[in-house]
Amino acid sequence: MEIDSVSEAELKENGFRSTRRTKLICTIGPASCTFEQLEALAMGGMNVARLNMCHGTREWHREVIRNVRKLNSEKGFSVAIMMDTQGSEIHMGDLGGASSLKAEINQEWTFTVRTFDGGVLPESTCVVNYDGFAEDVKVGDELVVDGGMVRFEVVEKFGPDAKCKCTDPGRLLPRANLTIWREGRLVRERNAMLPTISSKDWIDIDFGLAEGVDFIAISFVKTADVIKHLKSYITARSPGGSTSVFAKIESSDSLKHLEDIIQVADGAMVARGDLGAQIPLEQVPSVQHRIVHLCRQLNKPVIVASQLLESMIEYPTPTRAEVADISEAVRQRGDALMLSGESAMGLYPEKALSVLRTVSLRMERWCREEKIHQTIRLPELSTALHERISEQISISAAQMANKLEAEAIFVYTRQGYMATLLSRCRPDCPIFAFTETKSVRQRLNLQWGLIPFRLDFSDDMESNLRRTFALLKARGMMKQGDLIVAVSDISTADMLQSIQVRKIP
Ligand SMILES: Nc1ncnc2c1ncn2[C@@H]1O[C@H](COP(=O)(O)OP(=O)(O)O)[C@@H](O)[C@H]1O
Ligand SMILES: C=C(OP(=O)(O)O)C(=O)O
Ligand SMILES: [K+]
Ligand SMILES: [Mg+2]
Repeated sequence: MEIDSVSEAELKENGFRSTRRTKLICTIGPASCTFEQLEALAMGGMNVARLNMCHGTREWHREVIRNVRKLNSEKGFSVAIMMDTQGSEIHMGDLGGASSLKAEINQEWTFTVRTFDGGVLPESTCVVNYDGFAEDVKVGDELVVDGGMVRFEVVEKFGPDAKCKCTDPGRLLPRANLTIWREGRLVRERNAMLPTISSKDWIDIDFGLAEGVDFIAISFVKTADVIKHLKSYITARSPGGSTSVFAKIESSDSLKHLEDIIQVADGAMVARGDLGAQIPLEQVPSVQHRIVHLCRQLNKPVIVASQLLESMIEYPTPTRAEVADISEAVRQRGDALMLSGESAMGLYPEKALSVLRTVSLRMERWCREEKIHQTIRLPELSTALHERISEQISISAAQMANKLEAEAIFVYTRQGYMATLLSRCRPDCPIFAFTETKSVRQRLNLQWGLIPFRLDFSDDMESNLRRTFALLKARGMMKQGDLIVAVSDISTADMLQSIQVRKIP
């Protein structure tokens, strides 16, 4: 039986009830890419490592993937890997090698589609990645960098250049996202024509599939079609492969097709960074709530991402507002929280992760103690009998476990579907998900409340149960008399699926 040392230690130390249910994702960058740094993050509770293909070379990313795999095989972790595509929305180029540049109020800057020999840029110049820029932009337009971190007004067009005046000063970061606003509205005509998956993205996707990444997150999804297309591409490309596709909700277009997109994707990400640049900032919290809620109803895992601990890129303690923001995402019962710059290039990756962990734990406990969770309506997902039985068994198991105050729910599942259904019910106790393959175990590691184990099954449920009880007892993770609810979707000749209440012998 395989379980990671951190989950095992947490279970032994704090008892089942207080294990963390909310999962944690870290973006890996220069501040977190060595084996030792990755190990420290895994020890700190990282469930998923995210690779942002906007940055770094494929060789760099390959090395990180190798390190994570090594960590898993040598130290028993099940850290999953998520690859995040660049997408083709407008963004700035590298800043001629500078890690950031300061734009001062009223300073004149040039935004251009020119390329420069050797990548050396004249002073106060930004390259834009999109050839139509010089045609599309108009005098009087506002250029918003990184969702409002810096703003410029276009004062003059001159060939391939747009001369701009800085109206909101701030730091420009390499490859920062750029949006054009005209008379208070986002200019989206051209963006709507840009492909969601660019040529570079396809090559990155091939790379991700070859490396066997667990999740591919698609940036700036606009409609469900692109997700469908990618999913059939993955099936054709790696038959039997198990890479899941997450739709990043960050384009204003995606909000018109939210339900269709989430329905066809394997999960979603509330990508608040770019989303906040495409819709008014004050709408982001309600959109977040809507996406988290919808994902739960449709049984898709959901990630809340961006600026959760932005101040910790520079400082060792979070702001009170950041702690409140994390707590709200936990209270909404999203599956996972994600760090971006905090873990990729900040000064305090481990400290930031530790804040996510402690704030999540505290809020989860408070919610259980106060029983504040309103029961949300969970619509039936399937019309097929086998799946309908799974849904009903999961709902009943969660209810029974809550009423009986069981220590844990055990689920024996080959593909992981039954485990996701249990997670969807958000029961009070943790869910031990036993599964046969490493890939399913890693995939389940992103979902709320699941503690995934790898175990070789036999066809006889009774022997699976007895074996798990013995193994868990031997490792000091359970004791005689502990009450558990066990469910299984491993069919045998005379039983489709089962639910049992057991005491550890
Ligand atoms: N693989 C990488 N190599 C270098 N820097 C990276 C890498 N991944 C992330 N970063 C840095 O971390 C910052 C925050 O990451 P993220 O939010 O994922 O990207 P972005 O800011 O482009 O949306 C990036 O702006 C970049 O400076
Ligand atoms: C997660 C996001 O995407 P990226 O970091 O790739 O811009 C975001 O925009 O919030
Ligand atoms: K990205
Ligand atoms: Mg984004």
